[in-house]
Amino acid sequence: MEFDRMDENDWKYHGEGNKSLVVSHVQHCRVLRLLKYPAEDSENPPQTAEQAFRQIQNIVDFSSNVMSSLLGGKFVHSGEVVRLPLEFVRQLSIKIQHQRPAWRCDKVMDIYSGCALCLPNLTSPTLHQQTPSPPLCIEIKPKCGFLPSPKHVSKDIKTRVCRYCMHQHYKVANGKWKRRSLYCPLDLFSGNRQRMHFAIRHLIEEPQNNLKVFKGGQCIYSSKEGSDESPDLNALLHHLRPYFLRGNNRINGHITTKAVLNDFIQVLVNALLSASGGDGGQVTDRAGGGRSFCEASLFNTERVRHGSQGLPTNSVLSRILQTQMLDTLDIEGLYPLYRRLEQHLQDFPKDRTRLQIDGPYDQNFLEKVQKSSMEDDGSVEYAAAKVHQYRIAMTAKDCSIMAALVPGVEEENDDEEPQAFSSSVSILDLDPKPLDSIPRQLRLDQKIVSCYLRTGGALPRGSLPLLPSIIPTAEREDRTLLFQPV
Ligand SMILES: O=P(O)(O)O[C@@H]1[C@@H](OP(=O)(O)O)[C@H](OP(=O)(O)O)[C@H](O)[C@H](OP(=O)(O)O)[C@H]1OP(=O)(O)O
Ligand SMILES: Nc1ncnc2c1ncn2[C@@H]1O[C@H](COP(=O)(O)OP(=O)(O)OP(=O)(O)O)[C@@H](O)[C@H]1O
Repeated sequence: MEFDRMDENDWKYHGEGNKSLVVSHVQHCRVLRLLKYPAEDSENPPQTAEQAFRQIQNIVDFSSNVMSSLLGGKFVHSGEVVRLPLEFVRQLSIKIQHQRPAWRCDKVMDIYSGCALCLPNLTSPTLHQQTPSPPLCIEIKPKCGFLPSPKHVSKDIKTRVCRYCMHQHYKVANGKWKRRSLYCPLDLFSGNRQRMHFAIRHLIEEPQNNLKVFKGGQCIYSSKEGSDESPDLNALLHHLRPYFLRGNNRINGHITTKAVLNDFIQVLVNALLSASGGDGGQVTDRAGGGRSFCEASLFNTERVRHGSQGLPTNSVLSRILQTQMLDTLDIEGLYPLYRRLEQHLQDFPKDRTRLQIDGPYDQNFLEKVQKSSMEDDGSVEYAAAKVHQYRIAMTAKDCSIMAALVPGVEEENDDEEPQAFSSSVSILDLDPKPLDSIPRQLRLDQKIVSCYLRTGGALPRGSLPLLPSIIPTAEREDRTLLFQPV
């Protein structure tokens, strides 16, 4: 691709998060990820072009030298920083503006630096042969999959109800989302197929910013923040149905909605559990006994006791969970170390570079983090290493998984057999979290917990997900059937 000769008509709006906006190439399997700034900074960019270039290079280095070693190179695509003509970026920004969701428009796309991150388009996997239907790509932002250790938390509730489930109450109380999601990350990270199935079913029911479904590179299912409307599950089923027509799903020539959803979820669970590197061994103790079940999850506790536990060692979920668990102290235990570090940096500002607070994210940084001694010797080096570990864990708690499901070619399939899929899994959004996100995390943690304790876990009327009206009455009779694992 020639980055000095770019045409905005070759690119289209693809999606965005809080910090970046993504456009995809109309022909090549590439995306450009551009930085975003608060709208009030639109006249005066908050950093120079060189600083923006450095910021993106830091993202690439952090992803390729730090996160890739922890999560597994197979899952991570770090991309490269590119310089783009400013006129192209300005025209692109004008072209895509009307497609941006209103709730993300408190920030504007960076049109000043001309820098972007170029990545493979993970919603359009490269195919080695023609497939009967386009690949399905499912993006999941799983969030934190374990409970903190009782040693470091001041409120017992944090050891019983997970951060995501408590945060849901806070988000609904503040109007960020209209309905609470019943998804619980601890179910997804359990490795127990029934619990995972249950978790994904709830993601589909109330996707918020935790689930998107793409078909042939187009987003076909997602939530709109603050909207009263539920996403169109009917439309999703319409898209999914042709993928699951084969096999013994049909009852009197008709494939039920329940069967389509069950098959879809089963294929997704298989992709998430598939191990890389040929090691499919089970992790037996994920987070120390009782730290893997959240009391707010609606999954039946009896079934948990009798179900098998553990994720295959090299599966994407296991690698993400292990990295999240570099947060050994919880924000409450970490905060005094952050204060020690902050005080030291105020007294010795030059040590910011020596302690690699803002990078470079090189091999040396990774070694510092991995070699950090377990005992607190009162040093600033110990505090810095713990803060680095915590920030890495924060990245792993905020990343997304993209699972690409590619339907097998017709000849490979017997009509009686279910449709075969091959899958590939990637991890995206592996940016380093800035140091000043730590005090913000502590404040947010306190707000979330006090909101949960104040409301006693109760929610305003109508804030639970609705039973999807698309499910025919006969299929709705026993709602639990819908959640039945296959
Ligand atoms: O703190 P959290 O758990 O709410 O996570 C933030 C996310 O909110 P979520 O709860 O997933 O809706 C938030 O996502 P949304 O903007 O809500 O889609 C961002 O991912 C934010 O990261 P950053 O500041 O953009 O680097 C995330 O902030 P960090 O805490 O990871 O910095
Ligand atoms: N390599 C990629 N291929 C395809 N789609 C991508 C890719 N990278 C990002 N996207 C899409 O763009 C969206 C926004 O990207 P990303 O999550 O990296 O933004 P962000 O602003 O860093 O997010 P956050 O809100 O978590 O800070 C993603 O949710 C995903 O749908």
